[in-house]
Amino acid sequence: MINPGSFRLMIKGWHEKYLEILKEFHYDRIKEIQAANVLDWLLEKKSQPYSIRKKISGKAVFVIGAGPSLDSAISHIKKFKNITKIVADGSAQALLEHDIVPDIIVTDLDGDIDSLRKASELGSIMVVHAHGDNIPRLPYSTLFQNCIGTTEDKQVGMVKNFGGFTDGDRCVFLAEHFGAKKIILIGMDFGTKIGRYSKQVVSDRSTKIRKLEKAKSLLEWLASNTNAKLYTTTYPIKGFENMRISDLRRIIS
Ligand SMILES: Nc1ncnc2c1ncn2[C@@H]1O[C@H](COP(=O)(O)OP(=O)(O)OP(=O)(O)O)[C@@H](O)[C@H]1O
Ligand SMILES: Nc1nc2c(c(=O)[nH]1)N=C(CO)CN2
Ligand SMILES: [Mg+2]
Repeated sequence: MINPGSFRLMIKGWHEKYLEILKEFHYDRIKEIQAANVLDWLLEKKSQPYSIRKKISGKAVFVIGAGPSLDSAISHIKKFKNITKIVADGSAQALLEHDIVPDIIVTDLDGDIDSLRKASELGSIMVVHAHGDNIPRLPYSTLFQNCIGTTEDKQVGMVKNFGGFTDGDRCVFLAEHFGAKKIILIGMDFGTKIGRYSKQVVSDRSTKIRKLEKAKSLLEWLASNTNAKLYTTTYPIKGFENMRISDLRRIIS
């Protein structure tokens, strides 16, 4: 059966959430819009999100973040060759080191570009996010074979808005947008301990932690606005069912 969520244009209420983000993190909206326009200009007009829909609609999917629990989760992830893996930025490197190719990578290009490029060559679909602070890095998107863009602001051409803020929560918003039946979080620990595959900028630690708090609150908001079944294998998130990572097989069946 087709999940009606897969045809929804934009999650209702996102714009208000976005305005809150701009205020809380002191982002300049003009720069956000400029970034979306630059990315649209860089992307090939022929890339389309159809291949993403095919990988997600009606399925159980993993969303893989770069929290501290990722290391111990990898041996479990590896057992599921045919499950769609939507991977947040730095986590892609961890998976590639264990010969797991992400299906979809959600990135704002602030991590290791070589890993992203390698994943793209191996077939990963890249979902590149444009924001006011990554404009100089956006040209890296031209290295990728299959790539679409995202923005938190108004959609423009090839640059879509599926909702979400950090790479990790944007993976969940993407999965929800394209009608996933079940979304299972792995390595999405949140809290104050930053995972080793996440961008390590010690001077900006407090912003990173505030971003993680915001990401978690956005997921709790999403949980109250979706029909998808949501699970977490790490710490509790309101609206997500807690599960053990050793129970993956039972949950996806
Ligand atoms: N404890 C954690 N440490 C690191 N990442 C986490 C944690 N818990 C959840 N995540 C998710 O994993 C994602 C991947 O992290 P990564 O640092 O590679 O991306 P990022 O969002 O671009 O970081 P930043 O917001 O600092 O630019 C994060 O976006 C976040 O949503
Ligand atoms: N302007 C701006 N926007 C963002 C930023 C950021 O650092 N600056 N980071 C994000 C996810 O980490 C998402 N959006
Ligand atoms: Mg990133």
